[in-house]
Amino acid sequence: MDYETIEIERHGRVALLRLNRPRALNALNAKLIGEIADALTHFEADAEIGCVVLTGSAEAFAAGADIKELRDKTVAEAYLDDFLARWDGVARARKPVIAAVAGYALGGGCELAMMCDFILAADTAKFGQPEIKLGVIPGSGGTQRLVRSIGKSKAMELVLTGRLMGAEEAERCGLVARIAPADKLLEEALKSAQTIAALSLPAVLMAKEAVERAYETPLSEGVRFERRMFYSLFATHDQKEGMTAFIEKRSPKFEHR
Ligand SMILES: CCCCCCCCCCCCC[C@H](O)CC(=O)SCCNC(=O)CCNC(=O)[C@H](O)C(C)(C)COP(=O)(O)OP(=O)(O)OC[C@H]1O[C@@H](n2cnc3c(N)ncnc32)[C@H](O)[C@@H]1OP(=O)(O)O
Repeated sequence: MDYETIEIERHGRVALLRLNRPRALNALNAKLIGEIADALTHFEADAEIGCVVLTGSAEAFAAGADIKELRDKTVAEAYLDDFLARWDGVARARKPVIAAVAGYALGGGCELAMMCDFILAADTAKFGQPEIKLGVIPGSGGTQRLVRSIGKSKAMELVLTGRLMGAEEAERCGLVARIAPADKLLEEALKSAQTIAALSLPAVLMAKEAVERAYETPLSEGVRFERRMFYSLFATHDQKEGMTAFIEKRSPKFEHR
């Protein structure tokens, strides 16, 4: 896979995808988004990959959609092309995607991070949805995912003022799972990803699907969904191996299928 705006590294069962448009602070233009989408499609189909880490540079995870590319679009072009509908791919990934955010994650950059399954932030991370300062609003889930992650008041303040939020505040309000020193961010993200990738893939995918279902489902239905997934895992080799290994006081050897 030859790419111009992203770099790929493989670390065992983990794929590291690094956004690489440093001179534009990883502004998300159509080429960069297309390459992210293509790489994710490959990882989804690759049985040797159990988890993906998405990261940027020390300065920016992504400073938003590429404003220079957006500026001259017309409403007809945007509506007929519906480009944003195609850019939701990270949110549709079945395998876990961890966002490792240092520096700016703004606008579409923050939305991209929120499409991932969880965010690990460097102490240098700055999050925000500053679209209002450009005369627009978030267009890739920012108003929807932010409220569900951090609650209405703080989400509304961030969206209406366009102010940025540092890593500490982001962790305190629940946008970020954990903070790491900037020079340890990637190490921490890869460690989490390797832990996940060593587990039973059916259980991991079902766990992700069940957690995501909480966004879309009333509690009683969500609990029923989770219960059906729980019962179904008793048909897998990995459930027998996992519970047997515990009883025999040894590490499980999951087959990942
Ligand atoms: C399956 C595929 C999945 C992919 C999912 C994709 C997710 C969705 C992507 C589309 C989202 C569309 C909807 C979205 O809600 C809309 C937006 O994101 S609008 C943009 C929002 N972002 C901003 O408003 C931030 C803009 N940038 C800044 O405010 C500042 O640059 C900064 C980040 C505060 C840093 O300031 P400085 O340190 O002073 O640096 P500079 O400003 O000089 O920037 C350096 C250099 O980078 C260029 N640049 C920075 N940000 C952008 C940008 N967003 N677009 C284009 N270019 C940008 C800047 O112009 C400088 O370059 P130069 O002009 O010097 O060549």
